[in-house]
Amino acid sequence: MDPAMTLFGSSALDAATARDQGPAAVRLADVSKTFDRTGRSTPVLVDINLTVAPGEFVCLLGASGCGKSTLLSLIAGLETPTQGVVEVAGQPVDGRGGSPAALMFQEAALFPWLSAGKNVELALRLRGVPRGRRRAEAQRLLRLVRLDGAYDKRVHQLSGGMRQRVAMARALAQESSVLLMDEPFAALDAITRDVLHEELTRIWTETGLSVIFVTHNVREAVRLGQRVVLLSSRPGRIAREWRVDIPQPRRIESPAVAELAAEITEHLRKEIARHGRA
Ligand SMILES: Nc1ncnc2c1ncn2[C@@H]1O[C@H](COP(=O)(O)OP(=O)(O)OP(=O)(O)O)[C@@H](O)[C@H]1O
Repeated sequence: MDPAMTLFGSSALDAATARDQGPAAVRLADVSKTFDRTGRSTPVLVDINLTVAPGEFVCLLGASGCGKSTLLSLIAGLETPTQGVVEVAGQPVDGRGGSPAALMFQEAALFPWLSAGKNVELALRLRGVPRGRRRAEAQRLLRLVRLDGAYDKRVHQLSGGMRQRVAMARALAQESSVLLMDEPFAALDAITRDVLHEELTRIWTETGLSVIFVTHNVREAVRLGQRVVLLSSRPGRIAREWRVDIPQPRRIESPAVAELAAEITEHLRKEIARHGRA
């Protein structure tokens, strides 16, 4: 069976096919990035060609320091490529913060003096949503991440998992078609992470967002992604990629996830061994 069919149902699949006819959600063409540090040029990414379709969920894996976060920064417009072109939704990203992609990190990075709701409202304000509509919209987004009733809660009253939910609501408030996630669940305990995997899969299915998700956890990549892309050790190049044809909902402990994760881990180990560091 076509796994996309199991996940979306046929009408959503038609919509996804229609979306596929538009520009790619993200396109990197012949992208390289070199940092100049203390007079020395260090190539971090080399010849990256990556296209993410609208609504696609791609996980990025690779050894520590291979350039995964740099790749997200290029797509987010926080860094400029040394060579090549980065496009989001068909528009070139110029490295001056001008990217329509939303970004989420391991740290929720919420403003502690604001309530959960006001943290989300801040993103709505930056998007230009009129004051009178912000509260209702923030409440809708908090409901979407299953934080109904948390609008007035202060950051210190929220658990780590709840903070990441607020961060997700805040990212969704940008109404971007692309969500970039840099190890967003790495600091959470296994049970909370498991719950957030389910939530993210549900939100992704409901919203049709394209997601690029960076992780060190191979099982997490296979649990979430439709495609897993492995970067080589520095300088990062695309070493290999896998389509994940396991129907959603997936369980991180399922034999199918474990089997593919074991195969990918084998390749990741070789990449890490090439540079002798974890
Ligand atoms: N602004 C910068 N200036 C100079 N060097 C940088 C800069 N940003 C990243 N680097 C270097 O680029 C390399 C890749 O960093 P990056 O954070 O992208 O790797 P990563 O794969 O995300 O690592 P990790 O998995 O450990 O988070 C590192 O050696 C890092 O020190």
